[in-house]
Amino acid sequence: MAELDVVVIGAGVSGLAAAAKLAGAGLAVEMLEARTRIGGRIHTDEDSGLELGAQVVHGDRNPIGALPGLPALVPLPRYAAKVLMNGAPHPLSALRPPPPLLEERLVADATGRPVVEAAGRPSPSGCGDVSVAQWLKEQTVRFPTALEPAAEWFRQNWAADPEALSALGVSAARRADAVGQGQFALPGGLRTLPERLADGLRVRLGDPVVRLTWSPGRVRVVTAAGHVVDAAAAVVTVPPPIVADGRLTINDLPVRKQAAAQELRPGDAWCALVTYPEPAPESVVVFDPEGRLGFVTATAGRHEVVIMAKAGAAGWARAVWRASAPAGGEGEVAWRDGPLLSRLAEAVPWTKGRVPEVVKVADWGADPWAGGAYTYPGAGALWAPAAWAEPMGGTIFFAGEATTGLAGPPMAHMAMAGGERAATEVIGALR
Ligand SMILES: Cc1cc2nc3c(=O)[nH]c(=O)nc-3n(C[C@H](O)[C@H](O)[C@H](O)COP(=O)(O)OP(=O)(O)OC[C@H]3O[C@@H](n4cnc5c(N)ncnc54)[C@H](O)[C@@H]3O)c2cc1C
Repeated sequence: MAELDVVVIGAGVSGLAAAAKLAGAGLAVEMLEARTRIGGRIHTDEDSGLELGAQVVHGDRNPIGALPGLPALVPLPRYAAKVLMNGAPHPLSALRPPPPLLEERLVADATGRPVVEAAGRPSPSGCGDVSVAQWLKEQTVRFPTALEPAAEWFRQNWAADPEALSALGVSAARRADAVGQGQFALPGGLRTLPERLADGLRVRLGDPVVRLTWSPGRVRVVTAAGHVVDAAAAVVTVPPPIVADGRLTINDLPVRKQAAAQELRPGDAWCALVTYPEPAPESVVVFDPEGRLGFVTATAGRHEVVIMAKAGAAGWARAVWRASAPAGGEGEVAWRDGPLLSRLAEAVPWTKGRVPEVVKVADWGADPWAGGAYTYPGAGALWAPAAWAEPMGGTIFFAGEATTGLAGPPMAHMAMAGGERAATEVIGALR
């Protein structure tokens, strides 16, 4: 008989939530993590306490706020919402109709459509699973100049091109989310969340799992360093591209699951924390509608400016960064000039002519253990999250934010919910 009950692969919040629940039910659990830290796509910068991955806790009813042992959530300050136009920031309302209003309209518009039916199988024509690009085209017939900024808004919020994004999926995920209003920070940074979940758990760090073999009731997991773990069940929480690309092999993976793993590729994201000697004079979020910087955030009194570029903007920022960074590329280097800094100076004019002290970059699109930011609802692929989540033979269980589907947006609280769901399935199977 296997010594261990469950091996959990991946120590992001989904794996940690699963392991915490399994251990709480009295099962013997071991976690295996490729990185040398826990938290996965939650990555708080040690020096500044700012976030290089997940940025905020969304909503005053977010279950993260109710977790025992965590400090109380702190509301973020009010940020002025601006858009970068003609080389300077303007109020976001200068875009007509404002993109947030279009997103609200999309959420309301898809309400009457047969979401559940469409989600369960590839949708027949006329059921509403059009791309966001198609939906936007219909909406902006009378305001053609609104189309491109609105498309870029969706790119930045969903880390996906509107052509690939399902209108039905966006609408259903937004409507299913019951987290309430507002944006919040965790004192000590979001890393406090994985740290709290990991309390008392056994996690082996810095050693990726490369092979999982199984037969009903038995699993064997082998890591890159040759560490072998036997257990009665496994919970796989790694992002699906890790499996789709063969970096973690699983025997007898059904064709439908292989296809789901191919579909569930997170969108691109590139993040930079740029630290100036001077503090920001105001709290502002600037949207770049031309596909370069994504969102730029500065907080009054803080020295760091955060660039969060997704989809095509991530590609632009990455290319410019790689061309201008010294050999070795990433980490702490000063920028003296170049297109990134000049675009930044247009978005937040107080930085013009100033030299950053430190720049830190998190390139999620190039991250080998994430493969991107988060999984978006794909047009024509709404079946994939449920297929990826299906257990195999009462022995292998799947979690991670890619299993969220239409139950909510691809965020940390949904990743945790997926982990808890998988843990419940394991407990049911092992009893
Ligand atoms: C730029 C960005 C901004 C975001 N903004 C927000 C936000 O504001 N609010 C919010 O709630 N969410 C946000 N998110 C989403 C949120 O971070 C994720 O939904 C959540 O962290 C996913 O958790 P997870 O455990 O499913 O996946 P991950 O955190 O990716 O965990 C999976 C783990 O598996 C590990 N792993 C991979 N391969 C192997 C292997 N072969 N062997 C062992 N381990 C392996 C990885 O290293 C990782 O630690 C953002 C994400 C990004 C990238």
